[in-house]
Amino acid sequence: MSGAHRLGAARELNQPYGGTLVNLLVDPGRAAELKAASRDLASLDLSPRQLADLEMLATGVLSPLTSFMGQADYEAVCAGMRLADGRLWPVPVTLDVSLKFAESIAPGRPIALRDAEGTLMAVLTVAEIWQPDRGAEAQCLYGTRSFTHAAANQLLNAGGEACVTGKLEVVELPLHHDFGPLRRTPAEVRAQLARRGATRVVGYHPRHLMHRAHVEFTKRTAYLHDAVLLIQAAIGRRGLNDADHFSRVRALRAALDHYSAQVAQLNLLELSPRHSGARSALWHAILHKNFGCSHFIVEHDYDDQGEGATGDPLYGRYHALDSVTWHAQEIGIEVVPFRNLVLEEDQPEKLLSPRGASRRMKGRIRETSHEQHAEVAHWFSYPTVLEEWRKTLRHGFTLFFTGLSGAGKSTLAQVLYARLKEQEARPVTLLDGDIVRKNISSELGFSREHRDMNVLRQGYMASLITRHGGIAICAPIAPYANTRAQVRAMVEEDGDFIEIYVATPLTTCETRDRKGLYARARAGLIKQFTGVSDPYETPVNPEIVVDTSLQSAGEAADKILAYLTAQGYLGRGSTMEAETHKIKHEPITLWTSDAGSLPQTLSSGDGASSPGAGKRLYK
Ligand SMILES: Nc1ncnc2c1ncn2[C@@H]1O[C@H](COP(=O)(O)OS(=O)(=O)O)[C@@H](OP(=O)(O)O)[C@H]1O
Ligand SMILES: Nc1ncnc2c1ncn2[C@@H]1O[C@H](COP(=O)(O)OP(=O)(O)O)[C@@H](O)[C@H]1O
Repeated sequence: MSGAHRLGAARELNQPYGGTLVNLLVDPGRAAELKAASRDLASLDLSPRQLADLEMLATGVLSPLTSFMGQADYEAVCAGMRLADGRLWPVPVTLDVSLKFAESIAPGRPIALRDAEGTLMAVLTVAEIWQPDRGAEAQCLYGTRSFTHAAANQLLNAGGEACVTGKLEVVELPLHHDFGPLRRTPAEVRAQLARRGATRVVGYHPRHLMHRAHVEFTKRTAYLHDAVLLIQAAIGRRGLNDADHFSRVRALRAALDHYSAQVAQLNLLELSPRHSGARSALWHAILHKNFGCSHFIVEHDYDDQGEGATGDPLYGRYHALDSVTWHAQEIGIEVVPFRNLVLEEDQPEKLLSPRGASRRMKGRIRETSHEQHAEVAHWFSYPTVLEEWRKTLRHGFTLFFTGLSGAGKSTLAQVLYARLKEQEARPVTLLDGDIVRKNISSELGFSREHRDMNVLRQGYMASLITRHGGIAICAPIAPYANTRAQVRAMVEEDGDFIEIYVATPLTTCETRDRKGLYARARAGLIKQFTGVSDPYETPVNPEIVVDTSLQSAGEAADKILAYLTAQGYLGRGSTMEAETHKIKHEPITLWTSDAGSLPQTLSSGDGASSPGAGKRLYK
């Protein structure tokens, strides 16, 4: 395609970005020295995200970076997608710490970086302590500072206020007990590819799962470029709203069965997704070059997490493709645009558009009926892939009610609890506000600090329930927007967060005065009473708003259940029809090569149910 960089007939694997593959692991002698010295050092326990970044830095996946970024690189990357020395680099890689920790360290002093169990992973000799501008970063990366954008919210609320950088010496890599043989470093993958005599390698970074369209397209791409296919799945601190990586990897392994072993290999990357559209695509192109890839496939709507309130894509459909194409020569990789595939047959609406299809799939797989899975499997995916994926249906979420005292939060939470228990196999847990206060927040009062601690504790419990596939229902007043955003960020690490603003007006709550608290507050007998003598910050963008002065408890519960069903959290109600309609009328790029000239063996692994075998893919 025009503007794409062509590498020509390579005799060896593509060079790492910047020319040298970085390796930050020190030799055993130095490791022993650092371990001995670390006993007296200030210690930082790394979050899963930071640990993943450390691993990527250590093994050269992020070459040419040799440490977490300093302020100059950070600002240059945010503003112009370049390091301070001018090299293209699209996303920040920073080590954030609390202000308290930042104040306890000083330039020139080493600090110990440890995992959650306290094992020494690395020693960082501090060169610079600085403060990031997370608002500006969110604006540059996502084009929004809105809390409704989950990645922006994570950035704004889940990180420390300061950053630190310096010389990084890695003592050992994090231990992974899962999928060991599939987790290879760039050096190991390069050695494998070299042993196979591969010089042309197509990199593919599946956004989610791989269904027929993905397998067919990548297979054909490898064939047309006479290349090996390297499928690299990012499984670091996992994607927002993603299922657990175990199911995803099992489903990817099932898809791999549809290639011959000579054509494709799967590798797992402990990479934390950034969800920043074109920047992510550029970043992944660079990372794949570090693994030796000569080509990189760019899908539509690349790593676009969408706009929180509507779910619509944030960036242009071809933004990522244009951006990677524009920079391909500078990176030193050839771009392969993902093309949509169309299934010939008597049902032309059955387009295999990867995004449309996977969105449709999302709606589908949350449905409970077995037959519907079977119907989808026939034309869209492979039974084995769907079977693995189906095991993840137990997706957890948190319903978080917020509103004034007497607004109806507890009443609605109880109705929802009962209605969900009637229809759900998943465990449903009601974290009743009073019980939480009595059992885990009994020492707390109603100052801002204490309310925040109380709400965050409740949020933490909800995040654990959500992580394990359960449904948590919380109903605190939670008067502060920032604290609610922190709880959202915590829960969205593991599942979905649905904020329900119970917007019953103060006058109604006060008239109800179920516990006589308003009267006492008005009489000055209770200090800092929410709505009377203490603030309540109205939610700006909750998923649902109900007002129990206008709706009965049953009506409000119906509205919430309707939302959960329409969004695919419960039972039926996927937007299948709407999606089909949308796909039909979207301008699409069809597969334009002559499918007839492709060898039949490309689809040989698919058996009779393959579109290639039974239904011919056409242009
Ligand atoms: N000062 C003051 N302000 C607000 N509420 C007060 C206060 N003192 C006691 N109560 C009672 O405590 C309940 C609110 O507790 P929460 O844990 O939900 O509050 S918070 O989220 O920590 O702000 C709240 O219960 P609900 O009426 O169920 O909301 C009140 O009954
Ligand atoms: N439509 C309604 N929805 C919920 N509660 C209602 C409604 N109409 C009246 N109420 C009454 O309002 C009170 C709300 O109290 P509660 O649910 O404990 O609120 P909160 O937990 O927000 O303090 C209850 O006494 C409830 O019976």
